[in-house]
Amino acid sequence: MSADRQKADHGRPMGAALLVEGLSAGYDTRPVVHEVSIAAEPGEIVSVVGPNGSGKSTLLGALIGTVEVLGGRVALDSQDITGWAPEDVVRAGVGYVPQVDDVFAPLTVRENLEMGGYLLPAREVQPRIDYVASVFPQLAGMLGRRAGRISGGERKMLAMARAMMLQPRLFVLDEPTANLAPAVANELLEEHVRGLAADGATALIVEQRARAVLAISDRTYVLAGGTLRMSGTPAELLSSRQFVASFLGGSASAAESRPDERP
Ligand SMILES: Nc1ncnc2c1ncn2[C@@H]1O[C@H](COP(=O)(O)OP(=O)(O)OP(=O)(O)O)[C@@H](O)[C@H]1O
Repeated sequence: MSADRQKADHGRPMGAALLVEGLSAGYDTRPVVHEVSIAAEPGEIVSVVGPNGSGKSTLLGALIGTVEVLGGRVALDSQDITGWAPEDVVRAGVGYVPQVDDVFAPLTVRENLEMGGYLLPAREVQPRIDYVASVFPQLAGMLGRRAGRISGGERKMLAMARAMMLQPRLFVLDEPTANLAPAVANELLEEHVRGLAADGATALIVEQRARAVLAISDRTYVLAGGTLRMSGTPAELLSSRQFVASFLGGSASAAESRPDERP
């Protein structure tokens, strides 16, 4: 953790442990995600990878209360939060960064951050903005600019900063690098998602850029057709021929040489 972050931080809570057991979820009682179990220890970065339509966003939606849970349970530390409403999940310490509609485009960067801090006492909002601006220095110089007029990478940083306003113990990120140029995507993952964990928070991240997210993950789960197919450390998955062939689109060395290619 940088000295700046340590100095700016007051009483940051520890990252939460996430336990998902046998979770089924879907739409209109039709399951899309089937009996998925995943775990993240405090401070870990845990990723879920898988092809389009495999149920990644549905899984996250079930965790954060926007998709119906049809079975199983979700616990944050020892607290059962299964099926809680989104605002209660936020109060429990979960910060969600959606794939789309991640910021309010007509509002300024500052107004977006203020909205992110809506549960804070008024006197704590500005110090918290100062803190997140120290974490995302690019945003510090554009607080008065409309969110709709900043770049895609800056916009995703703003979405993360907005979630950070309430000091979540668990960040849930839905494909944060979608539509970002490869270099920007790598910076976001390597610097900012890693930074969340370096700050003590736990992160659950869904990505299609399997290779890039493996590089920052403590453990990765592979979802296909709504069910978990594999899980392991990045080293374990990269040594699996099945994983490389099915989810990285070729040999491990070929995947390494095409770092920006999606599976
Ligand atoms: N609101 C919804 N109502 C009904 N079905 C939905 C809804 N949202 C998603 N689905 C269906 O659920 C399945 C899984 O979609 P989901 O978005 O969870 O996958 P994903 O892995 O996140 O895909 P992507 O990588 O493209 O975002 C798909 O068949 C999709 O059509």
